[in-house]
Amino acid sequence: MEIGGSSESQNETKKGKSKTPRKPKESLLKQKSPAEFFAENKNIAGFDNPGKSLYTTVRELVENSLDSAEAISELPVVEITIEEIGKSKFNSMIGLVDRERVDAQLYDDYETAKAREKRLAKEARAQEVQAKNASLGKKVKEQSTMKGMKGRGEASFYRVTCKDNGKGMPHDDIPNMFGRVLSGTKYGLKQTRGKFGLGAKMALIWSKMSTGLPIEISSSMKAQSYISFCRLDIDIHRNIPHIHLHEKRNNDDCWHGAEIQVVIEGNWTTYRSKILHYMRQMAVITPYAQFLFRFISDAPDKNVTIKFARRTDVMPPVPLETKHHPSSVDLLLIKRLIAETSKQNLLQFLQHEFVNIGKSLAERLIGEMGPEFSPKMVVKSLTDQQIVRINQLFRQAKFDDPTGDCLSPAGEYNLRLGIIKELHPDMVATYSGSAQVFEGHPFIVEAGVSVGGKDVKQGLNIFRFANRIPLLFEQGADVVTRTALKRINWGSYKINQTQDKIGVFVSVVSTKIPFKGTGKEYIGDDINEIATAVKSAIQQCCIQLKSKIIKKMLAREQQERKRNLSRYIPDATNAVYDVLKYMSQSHASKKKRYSGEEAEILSNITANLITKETIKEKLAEHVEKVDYEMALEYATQSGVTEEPREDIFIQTLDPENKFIEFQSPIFVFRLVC
Ligand SMILES: Nc1ncnc2c1ncn2[C@@H]1O[C@H](COP(=O)(O)OP(=O)(O)OP(=O)(O)O)[C@@H](O)[C@H]1O
Repeated sequence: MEIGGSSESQNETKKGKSKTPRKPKESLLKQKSPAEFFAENKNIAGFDNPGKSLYTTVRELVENSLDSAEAISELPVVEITIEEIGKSKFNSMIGLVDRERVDAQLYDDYETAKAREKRLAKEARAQEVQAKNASLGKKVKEQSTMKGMKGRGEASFYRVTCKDNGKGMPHDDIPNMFGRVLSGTKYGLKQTRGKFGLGAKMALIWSKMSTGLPIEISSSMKAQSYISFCRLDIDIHRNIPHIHLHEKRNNDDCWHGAEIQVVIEGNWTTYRSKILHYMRQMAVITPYAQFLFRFISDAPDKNVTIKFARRTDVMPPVPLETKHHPSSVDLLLIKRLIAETSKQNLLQFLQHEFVNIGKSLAERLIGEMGPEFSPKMVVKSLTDQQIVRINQLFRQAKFDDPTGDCLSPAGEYNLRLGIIKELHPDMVATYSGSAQVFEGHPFIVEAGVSVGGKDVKQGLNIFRFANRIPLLFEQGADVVTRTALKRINWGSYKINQTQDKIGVFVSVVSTKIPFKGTGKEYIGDDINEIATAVKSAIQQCCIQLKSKIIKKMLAREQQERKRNLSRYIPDATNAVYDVLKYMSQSHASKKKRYSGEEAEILSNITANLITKETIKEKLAEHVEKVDYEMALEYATQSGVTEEPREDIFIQTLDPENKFIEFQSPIFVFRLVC
C-alpha cells in the first residue's frame, strides 16, 4: 500500500517533464503500527466524532467490566461516571494558562457587524413564524441560533470513570493490556463481549488525540494484598505502552476489580440519549448486574444519576472456552495449532485440538489423507503440502455440528424480565432457539415480541443484542431489522404492523459474532443461517402471541355483545310491560280471557306484583346467562380448563430496600418487611 511520500518525490512528480537527469527514486514503502492505523481510522472502531467517541468509550469500559465480573461468576456491580470538565478546569489540569481573545477576527466564530445584523433579522423572522405556528396549534421545531457556524467550535471535555468488582488484572500485564493495540485476553474461542483487544486502547488513543492526557488504571485481583496503579499513554508509532507510573498500593479493604479513568473530548448534548439508551438496554439484557450511572456537570440541573437495580440473582452460566470446529479453520490456523500443540502425533493432534473428531473419525481421516500420512507421524514434521491436504479434507469432509454447550444465552427468563421492565407491555412472548452453526461457530438466537406498553411508539420498536451487548447504531442494515420489517407477515398473527406498539427483542450469542467492522454495531443481513434463525425465533413468539390475541379479541367481542344487548333492556322492558299491561286489562275486563300460566302473569301485572323493575331484572339476568353460556361454550371449544393465568416475577430482597416485589405485566405487588 502506498502511504504518502517524501516532499522531494512529490516535487519530482509535479515538475514531471524536467530534463535534468533523475535521481534514483527513493522508496515510498513505509510501515504503520496498528496503533497508528487505528488512530488514523478511528471511525472503524466507533470513534467517528467527539460525541460518538464518548459513547464508545463508555461502551468499551462497561463491557470490559461485565466480562471481567462474569469471568469469576461475580454478580456485576458497575459504576460509570462522566464528569464534565470546563475549559478553564481542563487548562489548569494540563497546566495551561487561560487566555482572553485579543485578535477577535482571527477566530472562526467571528461575526462581522453586517453578518450579525443579518442573522438577528433571520432569527426574528423565524421566531415570528414559530409563534404563528404555535398559536395555530402546529408543531414547532427547536430553532438552532448558531446554525451554519463554521469550524469545529469549542471542545468539551469529560472524565470517564468505570469501576467494577471483576477479576482485576495481573500487575505486570496492565501496561500491555491498555497500551498496546491488539492485545487482550479474549482471543480464545469463547463467547465474550470483547474480542479484538482494541476497545480500551482506542479510548486511550482518543484521549491522546483530543486531550493529550494519559489513562489511569487501578486494579486488584481476588485476595491480592495490593492495588496495582498504573498511569500510562501509548507510543502510537511503536505501538507500545509509555508508562508514567506503575506501582503497588495498599489494599486495606480487600477490594477486587478495576477502575479505569480517562479524560477525552466528547459531546454529551448530542449523545446523551444514546448513552442513556445503551445503559438502559444493557440493564435489560443483564438484569443480574447492578449499574450506577452518573453524569456530573458544573450546572447541577444537568446532573443525571440513574441506578439500574439488580432484578435477579440468576446469572447465565459462564461461557466456556471451546476448541475449533474442523470446518471453521484455515491453513494459517492449522499451522498455528500445530506450532502450539503439546500433542506429539497426528492422531492425538486431530483428536485433541478440534471438536467433533473422535478417535475412530481421526483414524478414518488420516486414512483418507493418503499413504504418506500415518496416525503415529510427528505432527510438527508435517510439510506445507501435507497441511494443505489436511485443510482440503477438513473443507470437504462431513463433521457433526458443534453443540451450543459452550455458549451462554441470556435465557428466556432474563429476556422476559427485561422486556417487562423496559416496556411494561400488555402481552409478551419469548423464545429460545436451539444452537445452530455458521462457518463452524455455534450460535443461539433468542427472541421476544411484545405488544402494547408505555413509552413505546406505534409500529416496530427493535432492540438488538449480540453477545449480550446492545446494538444501537446501523439499525437499518441489521439482520434483525430487515427480518422484522420484510420477512414477518405480522398481519397473519393478528398484529397490526403500523398501528400496534410492537417490541421486537432479538439476542444472538456465538463464539464469533460476524459483526460488520470492529465497532460491533450491527450484524449484516447476508448470512443465511443467522437470518433464518432470527426469522424463526420471531415467528415462534408471534405464534404464541396470536393465540393470546385471539382470546383477547373474543373476550372483547363478547363484552361488546353483552353491552349491545344490555343497551336494549330499557326499551325492551317498556315494550314488554306495555303489552302485558294491555293484555292484563283485556283479561280483567273479560274482553279476552287467558288461562293457566299466562292468566297468572296477567293477574300479577294487575296486582302490581310484576312491575317494570321485575322485567328489567329478568332481562338483565338473561343477558348474563347467555353471556356465561357462550363463554362456557367457547372455553370448551378452545380447551381452556383453568382460570386465566398471569406470569409473575419475584425480585430478590435488596439489602438496602427492605422489600420484595412481585412483578406482573399488569401490576406490581410490594411486600414491605
Ligand atoms: N475492567 C477490566 N477488568 C479486567 N480486565 C480488563 C478490564 N478492562 C480491560 N481488561 C483487560 O484488558 C484487555 C484489553 O481490553 P480491550 O478493551 O482493549 O480489548 P478486549 O476487551 O479484549 O476486546 P475488544 O476490543 O473487542 O473490546 C482485555 O482483554 C482484558 O483482559
